[in-house]
Amino acid sequence: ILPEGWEKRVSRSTGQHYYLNVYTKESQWDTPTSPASSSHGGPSKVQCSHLLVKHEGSRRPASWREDNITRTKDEAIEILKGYEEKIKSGDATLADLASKYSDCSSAKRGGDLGPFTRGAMQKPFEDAAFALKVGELSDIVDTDSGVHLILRTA
Ligand SMILES: N=C(N)NCCC[C@H](NC(=O)[C@@H]1CCC/C1=C\[C@H](COP(=O)(O)O)NC(=O)[C@@H](N)Cc1ccccc1)C(N)=O
Repeated sequence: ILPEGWEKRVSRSTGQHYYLNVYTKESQWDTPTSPASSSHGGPSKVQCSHLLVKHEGSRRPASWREDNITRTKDEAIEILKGYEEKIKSGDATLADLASKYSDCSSAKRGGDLGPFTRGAMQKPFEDAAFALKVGELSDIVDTDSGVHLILRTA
């Protein structure tokens, strides 16, 4: 039997079976293995800026700012919390802080990563980015690169 929220249909053009999400009316060829989500699948592409603070456990503990990054992960989180406060209080923008302090080469572009689809970024980054509304700032996101603040811009 099918998980909750799916209906089996037959394609008039090909005679093939497909599955219809009864909530969103989205259809798929693959047999669903989990209940249909009632919210639309979200955007297929987002544009984000981010501020990355690397630490000694980062997969590449170096950046344009520092040849050898030795701060601990806890220190990196504290630093990022400080930036988060400044952004939330309106004292600074993510772009300002990213251009000065981000350990990612996107610092040169105010942290802008350009538009991207799922599959481009590390999973924790992707999941956080695709859950944001346009204009929304993420919580602190942890990836193999370090710790990030993400702002969805489009
Ligand atoms: N637009 C893309 N598809 N570019 C490839 C992204 C690869 C992807 N990167 C990440 O997931 C993290 C989150 C965002 C940045 C990032 C990591 C690193 C910094 O960390 P490190 O790799 O030293 O550990 N910065 C980058 O990759 C930069 N080229 C991102 C960028 C910079 C300028 C313009 C566009 C994109 C991954 N799958 O590893």
